[in-house]
Formats: sequence, structure tokens, C-alpha cells
Amino acid sequence: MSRQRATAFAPGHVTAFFSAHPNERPAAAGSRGAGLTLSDGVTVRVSAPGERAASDLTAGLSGAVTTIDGEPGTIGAVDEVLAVLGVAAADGSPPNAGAASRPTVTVDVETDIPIGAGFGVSGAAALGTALAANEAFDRGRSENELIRIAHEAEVSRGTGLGDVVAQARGGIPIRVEPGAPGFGALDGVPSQARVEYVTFGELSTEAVLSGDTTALSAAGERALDRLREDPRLPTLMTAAREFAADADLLVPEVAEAIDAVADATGEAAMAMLGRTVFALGTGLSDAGYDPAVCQTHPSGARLVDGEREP
Ligand SMILES: Nc1ncnc2c1ncn2[C@@H]1O[C@H](COP(=O)(O)OP(=O)(O)O)[C@@H](O)[C@H]1O
Ligand SMILES: CC(C)(COP(=O)(O)O)[C@@H](O)C(=O)O
Repeated sequence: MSRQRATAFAPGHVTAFFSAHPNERPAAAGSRGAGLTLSDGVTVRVSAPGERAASDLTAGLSGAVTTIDGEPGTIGAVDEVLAVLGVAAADGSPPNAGAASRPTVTVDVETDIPIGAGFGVSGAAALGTALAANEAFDRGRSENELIRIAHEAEVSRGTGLGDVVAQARGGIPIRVEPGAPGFGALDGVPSQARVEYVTFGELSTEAVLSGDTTALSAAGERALDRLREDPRLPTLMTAAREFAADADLLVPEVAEAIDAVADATGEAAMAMLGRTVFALGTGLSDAGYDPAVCQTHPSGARLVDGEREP
């Protein structure tokens, strides 16, 4: 019998540079590029309604109750994953049309990182939901199948292209070819680092991805060629800065912070797509900022023992 509840962690992912590769099939769509996965990320707890007090079960959108850091909230890619795994409907209607919308599942998302600021929270939440729902409701899918389901959900909702495959891998992923397992191909920079970051606000991923991405993608391809010739972290950071400038995505607060870190002889770049600057080592604190601090994540998204969480 399934346990009816499970918890998964998926790391945050800051994209350093990327090119967009749309495709009619969401599994084949994605991005090429590189970034850092982070020990700061998203913890997703999926449980049957009986696990929660009835008074919590009021926001029954799509047959699922989702909370984000304890507040009712919605992440489209999460709803999509639940629908594909057959544990809730994705179209906003309760699973038993006409019946009082008793949720079939509750999803509690706890995030260490800001939403909408370039950390791939939607991808992490989708991937964590896929891993935890599969375990909680004994869906019998393999890891690659679950990564594909989360990737397809993220791509079809327009909230990301390459975060899910990167978050499944961990480390410092290079997305060599776009798409889910079976379509895409991954490599990585064999390194690890302390990472500091400061967020100045959100940048809509949907808005950038739905616009003309031709110039952005050309800049992303150049950056990727450069990193593949020299797969080292300093090269990734240089390529990221050039990408942000060439793709015309740099925002003033981030540009100022990158310059301040460079003046303090550090390495910083902009997190795509957010008003966020990230730096290696103590780059931002040396430059006088008060950053959040984490590490690159060694191993990627995993089920965790929810009972042991604080
Ligand atoms: N408070 C919030 N601010 C921004 N997005 C939110 C919030 N709550 C839920 N969301 C959802 O989270 C997702 C954020 O996706 P995206 O903009 O790609 O950001 P991220 O870089 O964190 O993945 C969207 O699906 C959005 O609808
Ligand atoms: C850069 C982005 C397209 C969006 O990233 P985020 O805003 O963090 O969802 C990412 O998914 C990628 O393909 O690299």
C-alpha cells in the first residue's frame, strides 16, 4: 500500500546563459546553456487530504490544495504534473465535477529562494511534486519519466526551459542539447563553489520567452561554445556576463552589483531570468552587500525523509 505522503527536495538553479529551442513536443523543447544548481532550493510535501486538518482544505483549485511557504498559492507546472500522474485535474475544475471540491491531494511547497527571480522555483516545485507524488501514490514511474513529466509541465506552462533537467542532475550542469531525458544531453563543469546571491526583484520568464528570442539565443550559443572549449567556473562566469550584455537582459541594479564585485576582484553574474546577482565565494560580501549564502548542490533532486524535517 502507498504511504499517501512523501517529501522531495529539488535544488534551485541559476541559469548563467541560455538559448531557447522551442518544439511542438514539450519533451523535445528546451534550452541549451549552463548554470549552477544550489543547496538552497524547494522542498515539496505531497499528501492525501486526510493528512491535513479539514480547515486547511479550502483552496481546492484543480482538485489540489497548494501552499507556498504556508500561504495558499498556485504554480501552474505543479498542477500539470499532478494531472499527468492522475492525482488531480489541471484545468481548474475539481476532479468530481459538480461535487463539493474535495481536494484529492495537498502540495506544500517550502522555498529557501525567492519566486520569479531566476532560481527556477517553478521547475523545482514541478520536479519535487513529480518525485513526491509518485512515491506517495505509488505511481511506479522511473526517474527519467518523472523528470520528463516535470519538464513537459514547465515548458508547456512557459515558466522555464532547462531548469528541470539541470535540477535533476545537480552540480554545475551544461545543457548540451535541449529537452527531457531521451531528447536532451547534459554535461557539467566538474567543480563546486560557495555561492552568494542578492535579489532585487522579479523578471517575468513568460514575458521574455514569449517574445523574440533570436538575438538572445545567438548570444547563448556563443557563450556555450566558449564554455565547452574551457569547462571551468571562471569561464562560465565570463561567458555569463557577456551573455547578459549581448542579450540586452542586464538590469541596472544587477550591473552595478557585478561591477562592485569585479572592483573587489570577485566573480559575479546575473541569474536568468531574474533581477538577481550571484557570485562565487565571498564576492558579494566583499563588495559590501548582505547576500544569502549557499553552495552548489552536489547531487540533484531527491526524495527526502519528511518526518525528519524541522
Ligand atoms: N508570489 C509569486 N510570485 C511570482 N510567481 C508566483 C508567485 N506565486 C506563485 N507563482 C507562480 O510561480 C511560477 C514562477 O515561475 P517563474 O517566473 O519561471 O519563476 P522562477 O524563476 O522562480 O521559476 C509561476 O508559475 C507563477 O505563476
Ligand atoms: C532561463 C530559463 C528559460 C528560465 O529560468 P527561470 O526564470 O529561473 O524559470 C531557464 O529555464 C533555462 O532554460 O535556462
